Amino acid sequence: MGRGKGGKSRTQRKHFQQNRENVWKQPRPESLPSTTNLFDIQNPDFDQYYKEQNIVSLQEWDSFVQVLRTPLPAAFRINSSSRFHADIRSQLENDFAPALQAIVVERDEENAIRPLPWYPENLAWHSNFSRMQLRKNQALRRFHEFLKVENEIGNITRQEAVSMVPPLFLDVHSNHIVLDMCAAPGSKTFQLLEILHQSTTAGSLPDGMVVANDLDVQRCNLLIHQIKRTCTANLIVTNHEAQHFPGCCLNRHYDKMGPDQQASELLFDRVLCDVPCSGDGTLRKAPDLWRRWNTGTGNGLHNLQILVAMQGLSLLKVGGRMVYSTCSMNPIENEAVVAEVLRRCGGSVELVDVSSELPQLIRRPGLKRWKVCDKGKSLVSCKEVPKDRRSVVLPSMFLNGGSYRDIDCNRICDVNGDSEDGVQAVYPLMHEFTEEVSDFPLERCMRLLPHDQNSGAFFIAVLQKVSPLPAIEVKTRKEVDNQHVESVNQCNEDAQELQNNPSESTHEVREQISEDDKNETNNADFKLSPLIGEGDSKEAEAPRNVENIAKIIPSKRKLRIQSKWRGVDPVVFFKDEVIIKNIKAFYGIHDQFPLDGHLVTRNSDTSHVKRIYYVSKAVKNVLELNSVGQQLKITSVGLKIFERQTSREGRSVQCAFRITSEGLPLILPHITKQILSASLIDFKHLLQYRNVKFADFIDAKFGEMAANLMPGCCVVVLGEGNRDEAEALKLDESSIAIGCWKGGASLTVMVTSMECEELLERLLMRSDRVTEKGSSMHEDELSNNVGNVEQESDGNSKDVETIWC
Ligand SMILES: C[S@@+](CC[C@H](N)C(=O)[O-])C[C@H]1O[C@@H](n2cnc3c(N)ncnc32)[C@H](O)[C@@H]1O
Repeated sequence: MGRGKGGKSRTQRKHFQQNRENVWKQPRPESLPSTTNLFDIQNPDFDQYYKEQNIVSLQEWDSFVQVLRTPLPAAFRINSSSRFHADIRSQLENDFAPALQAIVVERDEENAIRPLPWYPENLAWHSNFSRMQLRKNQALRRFHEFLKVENEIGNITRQEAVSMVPPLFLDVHSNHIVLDMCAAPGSKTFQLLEILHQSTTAGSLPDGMVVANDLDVQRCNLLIHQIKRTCTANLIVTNHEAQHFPGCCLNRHYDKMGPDQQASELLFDRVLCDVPCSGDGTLRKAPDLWRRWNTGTGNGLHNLQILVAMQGLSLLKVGGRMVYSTCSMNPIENEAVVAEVLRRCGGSVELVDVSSELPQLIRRPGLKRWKVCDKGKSLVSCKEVPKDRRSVVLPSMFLNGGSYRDIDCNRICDVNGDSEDGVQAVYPLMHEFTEEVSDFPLERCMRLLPHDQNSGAFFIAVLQKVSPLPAIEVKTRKEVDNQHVESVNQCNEDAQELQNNPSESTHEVREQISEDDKNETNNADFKLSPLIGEGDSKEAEAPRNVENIAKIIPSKRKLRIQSKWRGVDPVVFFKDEVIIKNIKAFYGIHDQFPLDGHLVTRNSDTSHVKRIYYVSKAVKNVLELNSVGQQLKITSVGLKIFERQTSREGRSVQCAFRITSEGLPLILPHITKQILSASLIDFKHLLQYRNVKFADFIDAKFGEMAANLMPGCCVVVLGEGNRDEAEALKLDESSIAIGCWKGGASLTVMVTSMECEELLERLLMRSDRVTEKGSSMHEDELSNNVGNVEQESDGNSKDVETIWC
């Protein structure tokens, strides 16, 4: 499964796909009859291991396991970027909550659905029903249908409650450059983008951006699909091994830079390090894990997790925050990783005490002591690890870290890790193995357990970089990487052995580590991070100018990069002035909406461009600087804003590019032509019939004005009717608009029927709400009040969004 398998992800990590967020892909366990209840499967290794780890007290054990053996209740998030987020929240609070409560009262259960108390603005909800119950229970059908449709449309996202927590501790601001290192399928990236966009007004973009990375191309595609719903121009999706995420360049004032000016290394304000893990925190969602669980999985991932976290910290700005998280309960993947990272960073990184943040979230402190287990044996210190297991059971797993070299050579090191012979040790030498608890304030880590708030399990640690990371000798780094390779090899051998003895399976570990890991770990070329950097690898390297960046990459490496990325479409700035001028003129786009330099395509033959993407200023800067060396392997970038449209009208259409659904919220306030305002009744008419002849509009003047538009793409805004001058349309965040096509005799709506139905229903609900408020308004009057109703509902006009279906 090495490199060169035709554009496929280099490491197909089957077990990740079975864990975590994508349990929808759960395969049926082969060896079990279909009638077996997966929740009943016993795994004595699991019980023994976690009892020894004391993750809960022995008195609590039964209730812990009992909850772990019940299906996970459904949870979901209202997307705050959704046009209707306030309506949906109100529907949940005032309609579904009381209706469902009536059902559960009969069954003597509590809290049918409720907002998660720790999630801001009642935007995340817990339902006491598992997915199975929702699917099978007639009484719950309407709620289930609601969840399905809103999820499909993008107004809500189903997400495990505990998985929503890490982004909330990242403290993201709208101007932050954020790296999501292991991002697919993108639930947390979605949250990060929502936070970034939170305070932007219609037609504007935040200064910050998110780089969402994942090793698995197919999972990257899932992420891209999911994120499309946020309509963001502030995202780059990349496809790298997170532990080798390349150094990039950035200058926030790139616009004003001359050719000789310096570009600085791209460091991130925030890093989310939601690493691949054994995933036993998802047992309630993926009960098949009961059968597959073994200690080898966590042990096999430990080193990769450290490498990813170290790379994240090296790419983090001084003063920046990184959140390390897993959905595993295993201390080897959690506290042991955090302890090792703190050890390697030698005081330049601190564990943040976040006990006062999200006070309503029930959490437990991180463990201060744990045990290492290998092949059913508990090991107290790395002294006890037999030589042939040393590549699998690493010193960093133990409370006090250390290195086998120290045991073997018995060299004396000072506190800085310098040995007598002047060679720096891999890590500071182990203390005596008598200490019983870790020296680090690991109690600041957070453990979320299933029986505390009826959820899955999660682990979260918040880290802050307080100074540049210490330089580590490159030889030592190679050694660290080699250790990873050895561990991989040993895991492969273990897997082989386990084919004969399946009771202690570590096969997932084997799948998880790629051939590439083996090949690449010895390459210390062109890495800016101290973990795998060159020479003395000072973290704050000298700034580079654009030309130097290209020179830095050795040509061999460049070739490798290019061939490695074969099959990935290039990112090309779209600069065809004729087309850009044509688009601008056709839609009357204001000059203050910058197009120059903000448009990109994925087609190097720019004469055959089909889709044009809009990128925010921050994304543009990163692209401009990084395209030089092609450091970033970009899977997706920007917001699809224009798409070539062929039509029956053929050449009579003056602009071949239509505005896309995703692109309209951004461009709507900036267009002055091909835009009409319809009364509520005609707007509904359009949604209902999807194709309406000019003569059939209720408002004859509107029909006339539609007939007078240029053939091609146009926009219909819900308003007072009879208005076509953009100034008179008074577009703002409350505007509701749909994309249409003006043909020879009719207007056709250019959105799916599902979206039309949903929008119709939402408009109906708003009308009902106005009527309920005692107003006996006429429908025409209602159209003027659509925006006002929402503002009344929460008194906050920023919550009201432009609507584009
Ligand atoms: C726990 S999941 C991430 C979930 C994601 N943060 C979310 O909230 O939707 C871990 C992800 O790491 C990816 N992965 C595994 N090894 C990786 C590596 N070496 N570098 C980057 N991503 C990796 C997997 O493909 C998987 O999508």
